[in-house]
Amino acid sequence: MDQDSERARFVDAHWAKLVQRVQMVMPIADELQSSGMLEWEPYCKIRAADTNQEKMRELYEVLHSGGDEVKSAFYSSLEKHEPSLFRDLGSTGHHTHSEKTHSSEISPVIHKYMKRICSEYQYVTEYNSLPGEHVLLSERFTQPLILRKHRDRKEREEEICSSGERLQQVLSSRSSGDSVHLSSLFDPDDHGNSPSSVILQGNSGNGKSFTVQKIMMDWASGDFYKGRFDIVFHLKCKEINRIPGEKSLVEILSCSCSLSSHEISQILQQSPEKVLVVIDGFDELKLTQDINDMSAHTDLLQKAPPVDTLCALLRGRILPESFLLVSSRSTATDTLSNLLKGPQRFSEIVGFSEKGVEEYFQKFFQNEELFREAYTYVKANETLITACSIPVVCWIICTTIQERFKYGAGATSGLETTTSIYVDFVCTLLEHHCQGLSQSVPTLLRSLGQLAERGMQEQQVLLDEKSVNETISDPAGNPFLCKFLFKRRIYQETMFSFMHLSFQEFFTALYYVLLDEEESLGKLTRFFDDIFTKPAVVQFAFGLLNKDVRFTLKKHGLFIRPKTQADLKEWILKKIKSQNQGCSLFSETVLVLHCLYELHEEDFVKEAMGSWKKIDPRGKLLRKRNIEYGKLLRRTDCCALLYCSQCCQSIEEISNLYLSSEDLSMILPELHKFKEARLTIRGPSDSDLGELIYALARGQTLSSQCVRVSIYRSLVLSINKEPSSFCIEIGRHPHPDLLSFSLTFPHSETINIDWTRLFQIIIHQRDSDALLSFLYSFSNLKKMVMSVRCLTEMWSVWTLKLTQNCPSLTELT
Ligand SMILES: Nc1ncnc2c1ncn2[C@@H]1O[C@H](COP(=O)(O)OP(=O)(O)OP(=O)(O)O)[C@@H](O)[C@H]1O
Repeated sequence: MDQDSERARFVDAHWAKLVQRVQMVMPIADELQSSGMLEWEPYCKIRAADTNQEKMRELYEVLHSGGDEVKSAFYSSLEKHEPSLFRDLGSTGHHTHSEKTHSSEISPVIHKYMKRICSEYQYVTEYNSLPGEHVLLSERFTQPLILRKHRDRKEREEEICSSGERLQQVLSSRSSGDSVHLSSLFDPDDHGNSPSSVILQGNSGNGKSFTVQKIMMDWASGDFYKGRFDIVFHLKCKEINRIPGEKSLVEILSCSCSLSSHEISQILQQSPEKVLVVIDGFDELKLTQDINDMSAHTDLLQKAPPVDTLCALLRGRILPESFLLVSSRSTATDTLSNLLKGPQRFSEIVGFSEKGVEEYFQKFFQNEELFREAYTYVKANETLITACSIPVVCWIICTTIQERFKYGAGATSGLETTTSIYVDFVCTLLEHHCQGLSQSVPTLLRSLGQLAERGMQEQQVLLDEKSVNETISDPAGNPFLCKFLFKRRIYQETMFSFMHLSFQEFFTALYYVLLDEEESLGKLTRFFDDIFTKPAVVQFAFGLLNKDVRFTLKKHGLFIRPKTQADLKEWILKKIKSQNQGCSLFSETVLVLHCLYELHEEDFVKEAMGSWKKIDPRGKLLRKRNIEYGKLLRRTDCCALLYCSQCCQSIEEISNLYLSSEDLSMILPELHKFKEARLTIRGPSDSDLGELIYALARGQTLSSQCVRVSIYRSLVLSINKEPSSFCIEIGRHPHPDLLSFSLTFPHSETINIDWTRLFQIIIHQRDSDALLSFLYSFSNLKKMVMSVRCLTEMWSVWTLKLTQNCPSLTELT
């Protein structure tokens, strides 16, 4: 095969990957255009396409019609503009000069080092791993979303405040659909320039260390940076802090890897421009003096305090030709940037996109059924799915659910509350992501709470440096805060925030429940009177009262006074009382359900539900103003309702409940507990309705039940008290002649009827003959009330026949 056709086969074989990963489409297109391989019209189309992927698809049209010659020209351009991607894909058999020399020059020492890295880095130890337990990195690592852009103040605010799908939209608008791939962190920019150092910023728990491990593993297995870096070293700042005495760079490197000082020194001197040093956790580096005062030695072998030696490397005094990749939390990025040699590139691990969360769950469970159950459950909870964009939260949630599965429970059956996941997150960061805190945990958490509350009162998510410094003793070392630099005219402005608004809400709730006696009630009640602006804080406050949560907090020296617990419980009972009087709003009813869910205390939930005479998300107030009409319960609201119903034997009444068909199936097992229920179901199938009736018929309380179900815009079904009677009012369109239709039979009969078939005939078939013959099969039909648009001959004959065929029928109206 000649070179052109071989290159063309390469392009064809890797096309799918190329579409996803080529970033330098325009420089390649420019080159093809100026060499006459690309006409002006397709060139304009490529230029006009929004994303790199769309540009690549446009380009494919040209390559396809241009044949091997054009594909070969594209191959050459790719080699030039996307060297690392090109190397990852392995190129054709026609090696470039640098590749040939690289492979032949890799010394046995480096080979041995690579093998060692592979065997060491292939595993990850989890926070709860027992000795010797680990998981394979390849089976757990999920590509996070990495952005290169600095976002301005408005954009950051939007990211912090958005949740669920909205957050996904916001993030994908930031990345125009593309995330930076790990292998392209050092790729040339639009001008063809590569950076000497790359900053990899990320919040605590967002996966900086995990990503660094993946980069090391991929380099050592030959997947990344082949030919570009002969050797990659990995330094952890927290370990450098612990190295005693004075050390040269060579000695520091040898402390952290399997190579001897002599071997390292030889490698570094041989080809320093092929060395990458990955430095993890710059924020943890204990800088003892002003970075500008540190001795700036330039010798690989010169000894100095380890932190000074590292700073000399960062500044480019030692090994100026080498490349650096430095990870840091945002709280230290400005210091890092002042220190780091240039040209620098900024990149940020934003966390998992929605697709990433799904992939993580899939990898974690490695079982389609368990994955589906867990993911569906979490996806329905907007707060949790939003928090899942933080990888460590994904780990906490999956680990918790897996534990449930292990004991035979489903994901939904009593999964930890949202608050308990937040508490686990805080504990995980305190235990595994905090080095030598400068203050006690209770003081730290209280001050965070105070800061959060101040922000909530002022409706701010971006907190100014002054307030932060007044409240928090060491903001830079705080894993719960993020720091941003914004341009403001000719200045820079520093702001802080919590990782997301929900964490600010969580810390506010923590602050309130930890207040002492005098302050507590006043603040709480004042705050709770205004719950509509901060419902999440109220929910978290109830979640923090949960027994297990209190136990966890106690371990960290945080106590919630019994009086606070009693006050909050009293407050919710009062809310229920006012709901009984019809003064309810949809959001308030739902909030009460969520508070009870978050509290997760069966006895109290039973008491509260027992006092709730009428659960009506659309109480008097709303009916008058006709607002929030027809608001559907969300899946997460149904989970709360389900839990609250599970705690009780029977509940008085639920009204004006708008449900989707899936949510109906979720609460169906508990529906028989409601003495009276008025539901509106959006788009139910015939079998949903059938299932509904069976579920009610199976329930012990049916004889005293009154259930009225409106099938959105079309059909109202009501089940009344003894004797069981089903009234089906046909709404606007289903049946051309039949207006309403009510059947009465003994309770025992309800279970024997094929309800699904009946609904199918009435709603879909609309066939009067089929309906008649179906009714004949009811051996115990006692009463039938029917209203037709016009009593035609057909309907008269039909009713006569029915009286003849149903001997049990005593009343026909
Ligand atoms: N890309 C990923 N794929 C799968 N799991 C991840 C990923 N990133 C992070 N995790 C999970 O999150 C945990 C925390 O990640 P990691 O320790 O890398 O965070 P970090 O950003 O280094 O935090 P810190 O700044 O506090 O040191 C990991 O132990 C792992 O369970």
